[in-house]
Amino acid sequence: MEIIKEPSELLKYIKRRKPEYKSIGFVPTMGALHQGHISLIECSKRENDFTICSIFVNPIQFNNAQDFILYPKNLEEDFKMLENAGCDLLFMPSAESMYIEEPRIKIDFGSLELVMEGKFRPGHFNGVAIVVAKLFHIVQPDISYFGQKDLQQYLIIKQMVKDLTFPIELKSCPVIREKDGLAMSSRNQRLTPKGRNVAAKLNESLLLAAKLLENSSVENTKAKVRDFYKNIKEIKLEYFEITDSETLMPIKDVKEHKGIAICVAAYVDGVRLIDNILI
Ligand SMILES: Nc1ncnc2c1ncn2[C@@H]1O[C@H](COP(=O)(O)OP(=O)(O)OP(=O)(O)O)[C@@H](O)[C@H]1O
Ligand SMILES: CC(C)(CO)[C@@H](O)C(=O)[O-]
Ligand code: BAL
Repeated sequence: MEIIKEPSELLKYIKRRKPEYKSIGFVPTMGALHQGHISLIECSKRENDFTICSIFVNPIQFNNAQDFILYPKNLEEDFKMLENAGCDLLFMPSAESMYIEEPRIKIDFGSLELVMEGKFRPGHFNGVAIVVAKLFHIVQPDISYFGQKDLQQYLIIKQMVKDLTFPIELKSCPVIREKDGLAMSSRNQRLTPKGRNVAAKLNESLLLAAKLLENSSVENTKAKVRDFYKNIKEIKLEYFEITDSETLMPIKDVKEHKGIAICVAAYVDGVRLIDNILI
C-alpha cells in the first residue's frame, strides 16, 4: 500500500496514474479503523480497480473541542487493517496542508441540516462538506463509499454532489454491528466496559420502535421509547426521531412515507454515539 501525506503530491500522482485505472474507489475516514470501515474498503475493492482510503481527523467538523482532542487514534493498527484489506493507497494529510487558511465558505443545506446531527452539532456539516469537497478534488474518485451509520452525512454529501455537479457516484453501505447490535464506531473505544454493555441499548431501542410501529402510532411509539430510556440511567438521550428516510423530517404517519429512518443520538460515559435503522 502506498502512503501519501501531501495533497499536492497526491494530485500529481492521480494526474499521472488515473488513465491506468478503469475506476477509482474512495473511502474517506477519520481513522481508528474497525470492520465498518473495512466493509467500505471491501465494497470499493469489488467495484473498482484502485482503492484509496483517507485518514484525516478534520478539525473544522468538530463542534466540541474535547471530542476532537479525545478522538481515538490508532495509526499502526490502521495501516495493518488497510494492508490486509488490500487497500491500494492511503492518503493521510496534516491539518496544515489541508487548511493553509481557515475556509470562509458557508454551505446552506436547508432543512436537511436543521434536524438531528445538524441541530445538535452546529457547524458540523459545513465542516464535513468542505473537507469532503476538498478530498474529492484531490482524490478525483469515480465512486465514493459512505456508511449508513452516518445517514444524515450521506444525504448532505449527496446534496452537495448534486448541487455542485461533482462527477462522482456515491454509495451508502450497511451498518456493521457488534454481536449485541451496537453499531461499530471509532468512539466506542472510549467506552468503559459497563458503558460498552449499556450502549447496545441504542440499537435495542431502534428495533423496539420498528416493532411498535407495526401496530402503534408514531406518537405512541416515541412515548414508549422515551419510557424505555427513562429506566436506563447510564444513557443520556439527545434525540430519538422517526423520520422520512430521504428528507429526515419527523413524520406523523408511517403510511404516508415510502421509507422510514429511525434515528438516535445519546451519550454513554460522556461519549456521543449515533445509530439508525431503515424500515
Ligand atoms: N459500523 C459501521 N458500518 C458501516 N460504515 C461505518 C460504520 N461506522 C462508520 N462507518 C462509515 O465509515 C466512514 C468513516 O467514518 P468515521 O471515520 O467517522 O468512523 P466512525 O466509526 O463513524 O467514527 P465515529 O462515529 O466515532 O466518528 C463513514 O462513511 C461512516 O459512516
Ligand atoms: C466523511 C468524513 C471522513 C469527513 O471528515 C467524516 O465525517 C467521517 O469519517 O464520517
Ligand atoms: N462519523 C461522523 C464524523 C463525526 O462524528 O464527526
